[in-house]
Amino acid sequence: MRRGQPRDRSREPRRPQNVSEKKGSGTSRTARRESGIAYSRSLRFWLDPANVAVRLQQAGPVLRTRTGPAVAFQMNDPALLRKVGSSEDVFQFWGTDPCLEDVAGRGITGAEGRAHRERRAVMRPALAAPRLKGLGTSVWSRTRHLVDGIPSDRPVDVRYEMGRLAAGLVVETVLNSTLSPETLSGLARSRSAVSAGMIWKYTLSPWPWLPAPRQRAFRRAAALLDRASREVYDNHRPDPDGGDVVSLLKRASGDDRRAVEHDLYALLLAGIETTTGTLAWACYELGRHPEHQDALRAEADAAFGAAPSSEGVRAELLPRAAGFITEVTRVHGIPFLVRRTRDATCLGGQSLPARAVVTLPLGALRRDPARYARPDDFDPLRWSPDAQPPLSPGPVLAYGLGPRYCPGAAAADIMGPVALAGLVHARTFRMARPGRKVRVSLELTPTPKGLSMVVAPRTPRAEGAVPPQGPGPAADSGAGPGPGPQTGPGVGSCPVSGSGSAPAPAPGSGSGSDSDSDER
Ligand code: HEM
Repeated sequence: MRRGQPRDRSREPRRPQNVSEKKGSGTSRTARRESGIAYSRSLRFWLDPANVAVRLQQAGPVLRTRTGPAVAFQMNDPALLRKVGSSEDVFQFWGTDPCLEDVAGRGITGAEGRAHRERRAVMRPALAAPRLKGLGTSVWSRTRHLVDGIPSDRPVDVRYEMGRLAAGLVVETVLNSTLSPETLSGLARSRSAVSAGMIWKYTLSPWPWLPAPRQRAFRRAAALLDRASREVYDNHRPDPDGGDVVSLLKRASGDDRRAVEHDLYALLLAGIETTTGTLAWACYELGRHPEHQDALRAEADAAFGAAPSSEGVRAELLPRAAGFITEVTRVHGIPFLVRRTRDATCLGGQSLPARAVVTLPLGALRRDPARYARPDDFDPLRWSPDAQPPLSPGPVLAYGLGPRYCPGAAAADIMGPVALAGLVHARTFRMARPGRKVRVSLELTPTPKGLSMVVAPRTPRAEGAVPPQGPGPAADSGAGPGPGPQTGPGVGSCPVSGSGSAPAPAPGSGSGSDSDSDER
């Protein structure tokens, strides 16, 4: 919710105290909040499973929320959430919204229906897991190269440094191309102008007004992405067999260079945004948990040695790093996806007008105490293969669902753990100002604002440090797949009231609809 906007509190659902306690987590609301993070009010709303639980009890599976002129419908019920994410003919993907035409409207994010499916089909073979066998090795070596550029003698802005790293990895390892160091830095610097600008525009649509300075920054950032897509096209080095993603796009587009650039634009926009957020939050958690940092370093040493060869770097050798990244996504990932109704429709007993914003609260569901023990604690060991009962990452919906399921998911599954291993193998991450709260910006992927860390050369491994492999049974592993809110989706008779009032529906990222073969 934007500051200064009045809220009709009388229509808010009353929230019982400690809803999570009722569901058996045994933690108080105060304890449940991350102590080192200052969330904005709207983000707190999106991350709070109590909101979903209360709404399910008091307002039903679909809740009408309102802030000022912004009306949205939140899917409280996971089954309905999946339905919305899978029905693109009814619920329009944000990338195709006219208010975002100048950024997300390019390439696959802006395409719909058959055109979208065809474009996805062109990319799919290049981004599928079997094709990505060599990706780990190139991510490792590019991480080691890019990490050399991070100053070690003074505190650094982690969000910026991880933005540079993320841009370099996406361009060099996924797109087989290069960008000048200046362009990489520019992309890292301007990422949040695009990301936050998209939230503003979408929320305020059909009056996508932005304050003048924000509008200028947004336009400059979009123009830079455009230039970067052209550079990526020009500097592209095809794989010998021509099976890499840019080669496939070029072949499928014939002489239409602009069509390829538009897809590159979409891949850069989505890939850099999400990878930056994941790596920046991973650094934050490394700083807060030196014991996990030591264990990750030991795992990387054991997998690749003190002076790793450039051969055979595989994410499967890094289960601890993979669990760490999954936990980063669970705790800090995209808090909600958004869609818009195309026409008036009826869902969960609620009438939804045409062009209504529909929100899918992933962040709250990822903190469901019925599924995750101590859901606000950052505990990567809950994802240990030895945890009892084992937890499946599926319900985290890290990569969305339906036809918009992330096409870069298989690459990201390699990139995240291997880049993390490369970072801790080379450097030690410490908070520059321990105890200082980190603010979280509301962007497509929220990132830690002003996170300042010292990224020094790694300290030698202490004798008797944490053993390299096998995190062992997680003492506080997740409680196993719990039921979560269980109201069925039931498309009841309309209209039904049961609306409350809640913070503004600031959009998160996009979502997906009917099933795509990429979907897991
Ligand atoms: C940690 C890494 C990543 C995460 C958590 C992530 C997450 C997501 C999610 C949740 C969506 C769906 C959004 C929605 O339905 O509203 C999505 C879509 C997308 N992602 Fe990713 N992603 C990641 C990495 C990447 C990478 C590396 C690339 C490309 C190089 C990429 C390219 C895309 C594109 C182009 C879409 C839009 C798909 C479409 O419109 O059909 N992502 N991603």
